[in-house]
Amino acid sequence: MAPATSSRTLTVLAAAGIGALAYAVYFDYKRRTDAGFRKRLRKEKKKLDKSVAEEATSAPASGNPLGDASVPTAEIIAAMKSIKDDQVPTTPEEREKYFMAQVEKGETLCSQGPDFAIEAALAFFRALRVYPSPVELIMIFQNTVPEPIFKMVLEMMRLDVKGRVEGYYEVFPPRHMSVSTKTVEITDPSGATALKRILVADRDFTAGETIYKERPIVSVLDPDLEGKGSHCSQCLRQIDDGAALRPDGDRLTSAFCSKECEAKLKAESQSLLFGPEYAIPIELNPNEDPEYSKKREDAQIAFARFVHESGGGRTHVTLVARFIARQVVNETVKLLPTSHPSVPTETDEWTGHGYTLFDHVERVRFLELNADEDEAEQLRAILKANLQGLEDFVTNERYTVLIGKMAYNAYGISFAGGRDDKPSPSVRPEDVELTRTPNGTARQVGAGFFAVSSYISHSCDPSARPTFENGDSEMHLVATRDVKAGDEITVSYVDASVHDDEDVVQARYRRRKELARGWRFACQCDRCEPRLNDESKVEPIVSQVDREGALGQSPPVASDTTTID
Ligand SMILES: C[S@@+](CC[C@H](N)C(=O)[O-])C[C@H]1O[C@@H](n2cnc3c(N)ncnc32)[C@H](O)[C@@H]1O
Repeated sequence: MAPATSSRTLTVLAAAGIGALAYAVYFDYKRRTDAGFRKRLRKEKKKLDKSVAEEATSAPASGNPLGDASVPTAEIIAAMKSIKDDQVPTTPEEREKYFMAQVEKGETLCSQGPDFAIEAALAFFRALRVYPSPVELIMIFQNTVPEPIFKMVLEMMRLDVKGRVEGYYEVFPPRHMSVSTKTVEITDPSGATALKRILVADRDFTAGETIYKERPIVSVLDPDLEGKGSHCSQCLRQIDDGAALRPDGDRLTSAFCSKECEAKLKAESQSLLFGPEYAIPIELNPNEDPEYSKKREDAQIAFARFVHESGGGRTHVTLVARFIARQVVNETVKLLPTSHPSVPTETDEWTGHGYTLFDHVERVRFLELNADEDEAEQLRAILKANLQGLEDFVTNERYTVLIGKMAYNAYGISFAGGRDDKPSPSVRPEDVELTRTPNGTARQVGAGFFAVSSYISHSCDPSARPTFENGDSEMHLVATRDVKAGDEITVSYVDASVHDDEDVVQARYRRRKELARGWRFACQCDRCEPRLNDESKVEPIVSQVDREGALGQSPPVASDTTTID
């Protein structure tokens, strides 16, 4: 199967990413600690090997026990349709049983000749779907399953992944948001073309109308406000003096505006990253012992100190940490029976249709940055102290990509024009984090990653404006002018107004400099064209971006061609 398990198949498998990770950790734990489990696995493998060996000796001259049939794609598609609505078991014990039963079934059908080939492949494919390390299992199948059936299994995997990849943009953004994404070709000032995905309106909107509302997948308060008690760490809402709820033992000294916000953030990420209680239920967590709990506390305190002390408002680091924690928790609770108290009763719209939070983040583009390996190490320490094995998810490479995604896509959250008491950054101007916000990053109270709004391109004369008119982190995207169905929706990534202390040319310089520093492109909108005669003097940074693609670093990478693996 060497040619078929190309890097493409492996990338595709790895795209399952953390989806299978929690189960893999559990599975490994069982393999290490449960002798009976190990014995059953070995027995299954032996039986399979034996049956294949017998098949091989009684095979026709071609050496192929099932003849030379090529992979019948139409029949495979039909077979896959028949299992589309299959309920896959959730708890580890049920999955284990299901896995064993499917392998056994595949093995029996294999020995019944070509008429049962597709059914056999389907059984192996089902087993693969619940196996925590599909790549490992594929390697086993390669050596144990007759080649024609093995090829069918690979084809099934290919079709399965293709369906998931292609089906994504049919269900996201959700219909009720009245917007869609669309791929367009763009040409940069040097004449190079590239594809990008933009957001377009599905219907007409009038100026002032709210196009949609969107809650962030993850959000974070600016570090100087975290622990102060003035804003809620979950919804970012301003809290009246003395009204903040402060949970005991929280390493970040976070504050909440309500019990609901406290419970929500604890369940999503706070307990795992900064809380004294274990986020992963004891049924799945063999590490809940005093030694680990001390390690966990130390790791959490170290990370909380880092968040508080980070210069220049390092919100991206906390956004990534919260995202990873949320994904870990989501995937872990899937292993519990639905009646377990840790399993949420409501499904959120970002994890519907079989997609995970990871699917949303994976598809958006990112900046190639040099992420700090110490930060990744701190996150790994926390994950490991929560559940040994989880740290494997945060490779330096994956961490760097996630930081680049947050840097490229996070929106600044501010209320009523924003605040004016944010401390000046203590890092070099080129290292200052920028978030998309028409008020300017310096006026935000925090930042959020919004799955749909990530697709919106910039214009200095935008058709929409992100507002937070409820006074919390829910974005209301408001049309700044009439928008027709099919029109592209744009926002200004930066403060595009002309301040009292600057003229039009200075304002233009300021916004183009921020666009170049934060997003590495030279805007070509009507307000930026025609270009000024002596651009190199007026806008050295923009010119440098035009020349080099970025500030001495690589140009952005299109997400359509990337996966975080
Ligand atoms: C966060 S992505 C925006 C999402 C965008 N729809 C996409 O997928 O390309 C930001 C990047 O989109 C591109 N971009 C956005 N607005 C642009 C504009 N007005 N002119 C040129 N490139 C733009 C730049 O490459 C920028 O770094």
